Amino acid sequence: MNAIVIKSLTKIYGSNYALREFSLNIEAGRVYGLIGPNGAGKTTAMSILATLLAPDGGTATVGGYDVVKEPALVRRLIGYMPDFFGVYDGLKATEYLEFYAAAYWIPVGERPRLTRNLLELVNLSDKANTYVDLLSRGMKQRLALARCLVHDPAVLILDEPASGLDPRARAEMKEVIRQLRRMNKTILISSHILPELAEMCDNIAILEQGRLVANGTVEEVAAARQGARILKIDVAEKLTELIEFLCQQPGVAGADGDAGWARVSYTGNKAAQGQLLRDIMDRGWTVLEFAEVKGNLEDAFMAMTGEVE
Ligand SMILES: Nc1ncnc2c1ncn2[C@@H]1O[C@H](COP(=O)(O)OP(=O)(O)OP(=O)(O)O)[C@@H](O)[C@H]1O
Repeated sequence: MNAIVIKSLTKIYGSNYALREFSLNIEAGRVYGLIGPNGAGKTTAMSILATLLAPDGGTATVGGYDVVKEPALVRRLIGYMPDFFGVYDGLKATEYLEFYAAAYWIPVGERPRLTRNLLELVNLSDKANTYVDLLSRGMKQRLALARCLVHDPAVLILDEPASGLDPRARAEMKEVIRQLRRMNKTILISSHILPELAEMCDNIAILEQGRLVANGTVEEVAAARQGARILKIDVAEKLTELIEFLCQQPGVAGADGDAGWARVSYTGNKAAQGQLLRDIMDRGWTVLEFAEVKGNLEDAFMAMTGEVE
């Protein structure tokens, strides 16, 4: 049974496609990683699933409920952790969770036990009486995760829950997510760092420039990406226009210009690659360099979907 069904989801800002015909099915009980570089559309997709943003095209359902037509029913089923969130000063960790429990109409008598259990789950029992603004970043992230569990949702949508954390805090966050998985939650979790997710996800979907470019088990996606290589295309001018052009060409799985040249994930054969170079020159670009980036494929893959800030 699918917990989340996304069909041809499209979101446009001005002339910029944040999501372009994005489709994905997520089976109940799975941990699904949504990976992509900054600006790929992860937050946009998650905000739509969380009923906070209306799509311009396509549909999405959670637990069979439409996110646009039945938002109240969807909200009961989901726990959403946004990429940026605030904590209220002057509240202790316990009070903070009790506040959210009240917002979800959890009966007063049940709140103390619930908050105790949640703090234990996210490994913050010893911080129950600490003011939330005094918690470390990693602790705040885990408290935010506990917050989205107060109504015991079946589906969790977690937007970069491990971002900005040091390795130890990341490991603690991962452990909590593993535990939620054992509790049979369906979890959609985003990151722009592949290794961060690979070891805790059953499946991975890769978004690039609003498009789904890979989807499957971690092993399937890794195998499929073996077919791609990275091209470095350096031009004298109009890099942004070149990237737009490249993204429309066959065999191009994704392209970015973060390095100051076009970094292209390319699956075409050698003949098609030669034709691509001719097409670029025919359109008037002065090509300074056109080369395959040598080295480990995993490194190349990471160059596309790894840390780009
Ligand atoms: N409110 C907005 N107005 C205009 N453009 C927007 C808005 N929100 C997002 N975008 C654009 O939509 C695209 C997708 O953004 P989104 O935040 O979904 O990406 P992301 O994959 O979550 O990135 P990050 O890893 O940086 O959080 C980007 O090009 C972004 O600039």
